[in-house]
Amino acid sequence: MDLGTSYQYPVAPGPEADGYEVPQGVDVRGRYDHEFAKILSKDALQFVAELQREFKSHVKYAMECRKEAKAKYNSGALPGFDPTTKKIREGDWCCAAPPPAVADRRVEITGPVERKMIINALNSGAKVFMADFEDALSPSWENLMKGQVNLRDAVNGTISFHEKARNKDYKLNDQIAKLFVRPRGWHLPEAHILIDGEPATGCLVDFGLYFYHNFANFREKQGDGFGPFFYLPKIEHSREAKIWNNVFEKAEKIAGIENGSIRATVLIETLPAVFQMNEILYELRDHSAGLNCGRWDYIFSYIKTFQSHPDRLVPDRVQVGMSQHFMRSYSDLLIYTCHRRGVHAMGGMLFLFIEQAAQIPIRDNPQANEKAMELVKMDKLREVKAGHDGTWAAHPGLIPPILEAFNPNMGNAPNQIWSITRPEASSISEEDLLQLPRGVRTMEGLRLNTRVGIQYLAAWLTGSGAVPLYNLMEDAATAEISRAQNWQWLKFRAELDGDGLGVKVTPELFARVVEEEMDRIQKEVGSDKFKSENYKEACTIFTRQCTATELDDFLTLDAYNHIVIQHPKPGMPRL
Ligand SMILES: CC(=O)SCCNC(=O)CCNC(=O)[C@H](O)C(C)(C)COP(=O)(O)OP(=O)(O)OC[C@H]1O[C@@H](n2cnc3c(N)ncnc32)[C@H](O)[C@@H]1OP(=O)(O)O
Ligand SMILES: O=CC(=O)O
Ligand SMILES: [Mg+2]
Repeated sequence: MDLGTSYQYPVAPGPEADGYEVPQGVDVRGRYDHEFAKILSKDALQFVAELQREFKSHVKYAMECRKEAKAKYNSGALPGFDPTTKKIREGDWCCAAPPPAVADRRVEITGPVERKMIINALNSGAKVFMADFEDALSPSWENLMKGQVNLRDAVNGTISFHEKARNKDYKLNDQIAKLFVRPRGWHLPEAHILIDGEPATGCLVDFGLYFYHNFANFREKQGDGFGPFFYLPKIEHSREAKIWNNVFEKAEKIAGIENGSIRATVLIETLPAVFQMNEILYELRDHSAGLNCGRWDYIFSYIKTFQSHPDRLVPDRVQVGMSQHFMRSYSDLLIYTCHRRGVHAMGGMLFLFIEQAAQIPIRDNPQANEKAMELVKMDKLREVKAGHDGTWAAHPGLIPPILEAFNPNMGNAPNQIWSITRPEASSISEEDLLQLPRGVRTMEGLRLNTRVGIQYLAAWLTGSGAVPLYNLMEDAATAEISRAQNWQWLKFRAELDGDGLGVKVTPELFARVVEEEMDRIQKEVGSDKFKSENYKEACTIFTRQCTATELDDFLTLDAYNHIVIQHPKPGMPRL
């Protein structure tokens, strides 16, 4: 996987700024800011460099293994349970008990590491706030570094914010949610920090800086002696969980805290990982905080894994809901597996019975809002009755309907780990987990993928990693579904069978759709915004990705090259 070493990043114009004080072998190319410099202290960078040096080759190997698996799937193989780890799946073992501070996780709010959002999320009444460097964040230098500053202040309890436009002050309540942090996936480089001449691994930067500055405060103020807590995204195999376990052990050792202090919930959001849930928990057994259904990336991963299988074309995005057999099997098996191993089985972002939607409240239409909230409640009732111990909300307005579903069904217990075991789910098979979702493909599906994909990417290039579009929440995972689906339909000239006209998705049809949807976007957002923001650049990137001969592994890998701006070191020649 290209870690960004071959790409010539743009260099910022203007005078050279002050430099960061760096340890040997480390070079910081991001803009200098005195607030960032407190995060990028020499010692913190040394800690990140130690992680990078120890784990770099393991990460490279894991990425090579992903390539090998992809080649196998592309030549017709199907993912499945690994016969060599049967003993782990069948063995009688448990993970360490959940830390008391996060025994109750019935509702978790998620959001990017923006200052106001962090305060609102921590005050929201949710049990947990997952602060996101992944799907919901555009990983620009500014966003990442401000995110670290914000998290440090949040853990300190000193975070505040003044919104000038509304002359409104924000500060923390007495009661706040417990903080989990989601670093980027293994695939993303951090091109502003070079270690021994190579871009650092993005997630080791996110984890390393956050851990270094916050572990002590977190354990005292949030974790009752445990922590910090993490969410781990986009894992494809237990070997990747093993790297995280080793990273945690090393961090704990350097910090001088007990083994097992750090806890992490792994998102099961790739198709290969659903066959590795026991193995992943086993690798992390002293550090586990359970598993979560990352449903959006999971759908993306289904399309990606079967990118070369013409018999596995997925229907319109809106039809791939929880009523699909493969989705229900995945969530049921996750509950069974987690509870058997004594850890939380977390539900996912809102996901409706009839159609899929990362629903957010609809402000200007009370009737539509009421209907959406009813659907949210139905979806959450399904989750709690199935045995999930908690679920995700993308917006504070969704917390009340979620609690209405979860509270009466959880009794007085903080979770359902020991009360709902789902033994019948043990028979869920490879066929159940791989079953093709039912439904049809339509021109509207192709149009929506295109319209949403371009608008999301434009927002991402402008610095927003999560946006409301057509009353739904869109983030990197939902955008991935749109572009991977367009790519697959184009590759196999898929028939839009739902329209009954025999129309096939050809490059000519797609080019026309792109043009018409760009016109529509311009009308919807207005000419000024359309011209001043990144719609044209987004359209170029999105179109290239949908029509490329080979499917790009991640939408954000290529797009990342467009948001990197390196600053030269003082006294050094510009690259
Ligand atoms: C597939 C996955 O990975 S899901 C997880 C990753 N995705 C996410 O986390 C998305 C999180 N959600 C969001 O980012 C936002 O809700 C958006 C972008 C979708 C919509 O945000 P907005 O347009 O600001 O929504 P809206 O205007 O309704 O917000 C109303 C208030 O709620 C706050 N709010 C909205 N969403 C959140 C959130 N997730 N966390 C905390 N506060 C929030 C806003 O800050 C605003 O506060 P204010 O009244 O003090 O100004
Ligand atoms: O990260 C969550 C997902 O659904 O993707
Ligand atoms: Mg995801």
